[in-house]
Amino acid sequence: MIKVGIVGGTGYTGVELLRLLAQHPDVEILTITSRGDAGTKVADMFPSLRGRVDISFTDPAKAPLAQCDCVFFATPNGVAMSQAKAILDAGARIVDLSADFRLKDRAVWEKWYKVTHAAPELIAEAVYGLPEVNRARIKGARLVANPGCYATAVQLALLPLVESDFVDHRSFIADGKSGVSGAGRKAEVNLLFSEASDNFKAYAVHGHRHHPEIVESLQSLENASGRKIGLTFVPHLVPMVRGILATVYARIEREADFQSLYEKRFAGEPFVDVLPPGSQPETRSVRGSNQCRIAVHRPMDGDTLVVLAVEDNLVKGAAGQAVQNMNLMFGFPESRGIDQIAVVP
Ligand SMILES: NC(=O)C1=CN([C@@H]2O[C@H](COP(=O)(O)OP(=O)(O)OC[C@H]3O[C@@H](n4cnc5c(N)ncnc54)[C@H](OP(=O)(O)O)[C@@H]3O)[C@@H](O)[C@H]2O)C=CC1
Ligand SMILES: CC(=O)N[C@@H](CCC(=O)OP(=O)(O)O)C(=O)O
Repeated sequence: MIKVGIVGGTGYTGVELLRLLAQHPDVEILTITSRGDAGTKVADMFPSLRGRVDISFTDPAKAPLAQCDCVFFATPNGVAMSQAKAILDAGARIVDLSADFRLKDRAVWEKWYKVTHAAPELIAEAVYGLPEVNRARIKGARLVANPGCYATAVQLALLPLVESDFVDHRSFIADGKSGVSGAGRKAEVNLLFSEASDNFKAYAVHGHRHHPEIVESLQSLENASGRKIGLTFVPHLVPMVRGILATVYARIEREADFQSLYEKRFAGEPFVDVLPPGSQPETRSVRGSNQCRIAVHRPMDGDTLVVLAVEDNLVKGAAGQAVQNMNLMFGFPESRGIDQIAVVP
């Protein structure tokens, strides 16, 4: 049994971590923080957890994080990097759901996140928490940088192509479509029901911070072909609560059996499901589950390969992947506590 703490327990990824960790047989939730709601019982704020989580929110400054074996940061960018060193020095390990430690290139990170990095000495040590790429390194890590939600779906869709030589690596296109929970629980005008529902739009077309994350991570793959990666990434907001559909386009240079390329690459992966040829993956097929489902299409006209990937942004795109990483770090079976079936309809 390990003791865990969650910093940022009142947000969407925080409550999703609670849902998963409360069902995990090897975890005791020792502490969960809120600045504004310290003292409130967790189950009073989230009745879904009544009878399953019996603790109250604690002010982050008073939370016994140093007594935890694992601390999850489900906080906005900029919080984890200022607290990580003290927690690591106390002997706890960290899974950071924010972007603080995702990029190795500090200058690129500072350009995108517009602040000076508060813990540059920890950047090299942090392991990018995409188990399908970094499983062995995650097992030994003290500090895991959990990937972004779009970044997870797009990278899983691209991995077999980047690791081989059949398509042009300079002209990838990825369209990301996300539910509104991807933006978190904060109050913002564009997230109001009357703004986000019955509506569909692209955003951050000029540049989104997951672009450098995807490119840096794919570029650094040990078994990548070494070719430089070019990617156009455009995110969209769709009027649903959970889910991401990433549609990825690649220009074919040499014909191959792409279906079997994907099936072989992800054989044995507990959370990547390569669907049969011709499938159209739906976000509802992964809602509430840690699965990423992928379909590979070779349209008959032209030389473009189309890969579709769906995930739940709060599960494989955030909290589920964070628990998957915790399982690896602490030697638990990788699927423990995160093998729920998707909720349909
Ligand atoms: N939503 C998603 O689909 C995904 C989110 N992420 C990332 O995960 C992180 C959390 O996202 P999400 O749950 O959506 O965000 P929310 O906005 O829903 O929640 C943020 C949480 O952080 C707490 N918080 C805010 N500022 C501080 C602070 N200075 N110190 C301590 N706690 C603080 C808030 O609690 P309180 O105000 O009560 O203290 C709240 O519980 C973000 O970095 C996000 O980018 C990553 C992948 C997907
Ligand atoms: C719909 C929506 O707004 N989604 C978020 C992505 C969520 C995420 O993964 O953000 P981090 O990289 O900050 O962790 C966005 O585009 O900002």
